Amino acid sequence: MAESDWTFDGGQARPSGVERMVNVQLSTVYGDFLAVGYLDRNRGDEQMALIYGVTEGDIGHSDIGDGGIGDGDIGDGGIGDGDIGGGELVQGGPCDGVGGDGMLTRVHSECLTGDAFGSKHCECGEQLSAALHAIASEGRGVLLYLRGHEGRGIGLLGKLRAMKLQQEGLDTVEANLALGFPADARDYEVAADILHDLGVRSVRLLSNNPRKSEALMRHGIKVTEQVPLLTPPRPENITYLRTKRERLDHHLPHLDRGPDRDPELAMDLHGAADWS
Ligand SMILES: Nc1nc2c(ncn2[C@@H]2O[C@H](COP(=O)(O)OP(=O)(O)OP(=O)(O)O)[C@@H](O)[C@H]2O)c(=O)[nH]1
Ligand SMILES: [Zn+2]
Repeated sequence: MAESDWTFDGGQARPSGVERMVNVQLSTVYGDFLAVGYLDRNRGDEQMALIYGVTEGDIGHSDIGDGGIGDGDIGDGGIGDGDIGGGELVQGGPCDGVGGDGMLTRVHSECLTGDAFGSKHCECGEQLSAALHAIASEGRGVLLYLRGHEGRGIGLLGKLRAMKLQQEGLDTVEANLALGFPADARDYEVAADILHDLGVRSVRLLSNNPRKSEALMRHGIKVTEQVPLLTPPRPENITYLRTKRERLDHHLPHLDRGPDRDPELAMDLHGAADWS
């Protein structure tokens, strides 16, 4: 088994659950990214990472299963070995992750209603947009769009049922529990495996959720900083956001303040929709 087929959780080596299948340039309204497609060997999910600041040429082969970024063995030419901002990848040395400050990274849970349809029930779509803006502004970074995380891991139908229960008065945690699901059923092993494959060992995580940081760290990804990804509360989602703060420990300090009273907040939005 090649070195790239292993990943490291808390110092323990285990077979990686992902296989890198394809790299392709992806121009977006936020900038030009490299899309890297993976197969989750365990669940069969197709997954994708969007990387800013590298080109397909920089990362070498898109052949498959045997290459991290820059030729790919873990510890051998990952993103962290390259000068991503300059588009030049130095191969062959030991991988130090992204170095001192960490790679600006968003690990985004799939949300069809928010990401694709602009639902106001949650803030996922605005966070996705803000994260891509932030990564492009920084000049480098990674976004993982995690399939299988829909509805905090309970699936689309589960989430729609949970939303219906919320319209009847339950909060988001109560709704999951009433349907027989845990409050949060997500697993981050596949995210850690993809980051390992890319040679990213250390991240500044765009997230308000400390449990997400803890989960990544349990899987061997060092989180050097949790970078807030705050969006303007709306009448439609304020209860939902307060529940996340009060019951799921999310850092959402802005919910009781407005941008006028907290001018720094607007900077945290990284291009999220205007306050209104
Ligand atoms: N079960 C359930 N899931 C929801 C609901 N609204 C949004 N989601 C899902 O929640 C997931 C996002 O999780 P959140 O808890 O909002 O945020 P997070 O990703 O943990 O934290 P951040 O990194 O700060 O965004 C997405 O997969 C959404 O589909 C809901 O009412 N019930
Ligand atoms: Zn959502």
